[in-house]
Amino acid sequence: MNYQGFTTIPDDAPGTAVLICNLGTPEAPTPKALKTYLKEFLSDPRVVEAPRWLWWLILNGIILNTRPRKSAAAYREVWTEQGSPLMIYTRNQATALQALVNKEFEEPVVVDFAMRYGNPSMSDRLSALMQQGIRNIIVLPLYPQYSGSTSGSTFDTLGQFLQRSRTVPDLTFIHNYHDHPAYIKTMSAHIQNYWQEHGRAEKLILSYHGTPVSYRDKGDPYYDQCMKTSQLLQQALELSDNEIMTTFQSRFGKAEWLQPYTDKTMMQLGSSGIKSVQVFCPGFSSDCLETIEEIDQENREYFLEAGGQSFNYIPALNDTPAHIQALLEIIQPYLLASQQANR
Ligand SMILES: C=CC1=C(C)c2cc3[nH]c(cc4nc(cc5[nH]c(cc1n2)c(C)c5CCC(=O)O)C(CCC(=O)O)=C4C)c(C)c3C=C
Ligand SMILES: [Fe+2]
Ligand SMILES: [Fe+2]
Repeated sequence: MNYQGFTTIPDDAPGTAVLICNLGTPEAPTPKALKTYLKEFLSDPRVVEAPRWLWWLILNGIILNTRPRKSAAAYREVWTEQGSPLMIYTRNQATALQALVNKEFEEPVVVDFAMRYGNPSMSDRLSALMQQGIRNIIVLPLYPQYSGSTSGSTFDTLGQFLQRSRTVPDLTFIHNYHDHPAYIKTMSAHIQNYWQEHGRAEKLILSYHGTPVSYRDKGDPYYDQCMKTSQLLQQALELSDNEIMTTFQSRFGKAEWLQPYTDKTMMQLGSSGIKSVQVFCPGFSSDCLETIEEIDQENREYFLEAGGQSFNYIPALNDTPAHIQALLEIIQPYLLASQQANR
């Protein structure tokens, strides 16, 4: 192994860095860029757990020849002049968190962001931090609920990077924050603000990205953490069981995924006399393809075509000051501990 050395540590180097991480997004909404992105994403054994040889044949023989075109068309629906929403919000979150940390902490702290797939890659950003002589890295995957397919995979990449490093830093990896009071309180206030401006619907649907049921059966805590988040949010919003529902979206492949499915639920609600729904996605720290296109476009259509009359998508927390404040509260104990250790 050729270990990387990071030897130049300036005297005034900040001792601590916070690296926020998200999934990643294609470079452009084109079939070519989607092929590159999906190849990296779907080759991750944490994401698709099928036997490698079989999955290699399916991925390279079928999926990468068909899905990039379809996905590129979907990404074109959400792409803006500044690029992919997921990239824009994650970058803004890092900038805003840096400003807040500068205000709240005396000692310098670097805040940066990285993507698990595509760019800016985790290995590029981690190299940059190590070059600056950072001794303590706090990694916050922006997935409130832990899944091996997301947070676990982020940890793998971190481990792979450090495996190649001659020196390794002090490290904090934030596993999840699904029940953190700051996260719950911020979502509750966000939804209440939305109600004040737009009124309420008959039902609030909390839609989370799905995962295969087999992952849950093998011990992935994701489903339980989603349900706990929903329960805490229901309590904070003082809603009865009739007024709120948890569903799972974004199925991929033929296996059974976590249920109830968001799309089927929208059709059922629309056809069973429910006139208005509002959908919020607590598991998405930023709006992205899966919320803007899949929820606000596709699922809106399912509900309205089935007989529903009013569909509202409540935006994700994104780069709102309240979200940034909540992220600060989540990392605060680790920042304080690392600053004490660096003294
Ligand atoms: C929020 C948590 C997420 C979990 C858990 C998750 C699991 C998971 N995802 C796939 C397959 C796909 N997901 C895709 C997009 C996508 N997924 C998440 C988040 C989670 N995924 C986000 C934020 C996004 C959007 C990224 C963006 O650029 O906006 C896609 C790509 C889009 C498409 O082609 O449909 C796929 C594919 C699996 C298989 C999985 C768990 C096993
Ligand atoms: Fe996904
Ligand atoms: Fe989707």
